[in-house]
Amino acid sequence: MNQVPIVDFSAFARDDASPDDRARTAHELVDAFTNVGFVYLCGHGVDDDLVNESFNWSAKLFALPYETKMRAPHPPDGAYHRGYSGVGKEKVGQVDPTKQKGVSTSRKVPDVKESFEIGNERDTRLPNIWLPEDALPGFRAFMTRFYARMSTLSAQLLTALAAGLRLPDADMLRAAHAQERYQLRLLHYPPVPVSELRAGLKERIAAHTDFGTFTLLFQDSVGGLEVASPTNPAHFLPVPPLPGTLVVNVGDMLQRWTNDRFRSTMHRVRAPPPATHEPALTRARYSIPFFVSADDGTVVKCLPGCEGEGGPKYEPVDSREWINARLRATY
Ligand SMILES: O=C(O)CCC(=O)C(=O)O
Ligand SMILES: [Fe+2]
Repeated sequence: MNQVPIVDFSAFARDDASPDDRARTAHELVDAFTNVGFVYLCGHGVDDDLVNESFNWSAKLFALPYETKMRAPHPPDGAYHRGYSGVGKEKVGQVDPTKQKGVSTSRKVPDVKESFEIGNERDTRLPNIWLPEDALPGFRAFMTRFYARMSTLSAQLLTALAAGLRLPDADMLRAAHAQERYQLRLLHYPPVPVSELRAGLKERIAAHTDFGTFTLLFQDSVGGLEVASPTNPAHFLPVPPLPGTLVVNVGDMLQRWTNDRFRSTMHRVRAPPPATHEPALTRARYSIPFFVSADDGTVVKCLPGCEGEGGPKYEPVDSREWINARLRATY
């Protein structure tokens, strides 16, 4: 059974919703983040056409010859997360940056994926790395527009979360994300033998948590995304694509902010669910995560009202330092 709840977000995506509708939606979100750490959002207000168009651009980008894609190469420093990374370049895994373990063993099984990373066009600290315009005319303009649309939705979600958590300052979370230094990521998992994915000889993306505040994810119709079960973390539940929805999941920073009230849940991408006439090769998978994280210099510490009985469990942490340490471990 699918246990990732569906929340209708239209009360925050529209201007004319009643306070009661907003309160109910905020409460449902907080419930989902508390119990599962994952939620499907419908009524999110991002146009289907815009989403389809973004997948079309992604397909066009990855269909370009490797040499062309390498005209926007991701820099060797994992924390400069911009541009194109070819298959096998990045290995996502669960590495705690404060402990030097895990990398060497998990790197033995390659992640079969390629990616293109896009930041905020206004971010002068980590400028975007684009292909020359003539290599894919219109790509940059579209992605900049899509980034802005996702930023707007992210702000609405931050407002909803502040309401659901009953924070004394309703704007506090939004204010910590004023610079919108987010990360738009196009992902392509090329076809691989199903048997190799099932045998664990290859992976699409290994089990990990996301690093930031939360992640918005669009996935195509292929399937394979799985989330650790809330009741038995060794067991993973499928998160199949549901038309018209996007998936939102809690990241490490929001888990720390909420003092573990919200769960930054492990997730991974495996082979699509078994089919009766199973092909030898999986279909290619495309997905588009949008990683929302706090402004540089934000000190993430227990939010008012989240202290619980035992008080804050975590030392305050600078959000950028945490994310950079985790990004460097993946490269
Ligand atoms: O491809 C997906 O659906 C998941 C991607 C993901 O978890 C990530 O990039 O952090
Ligand atoms: Fe992820």
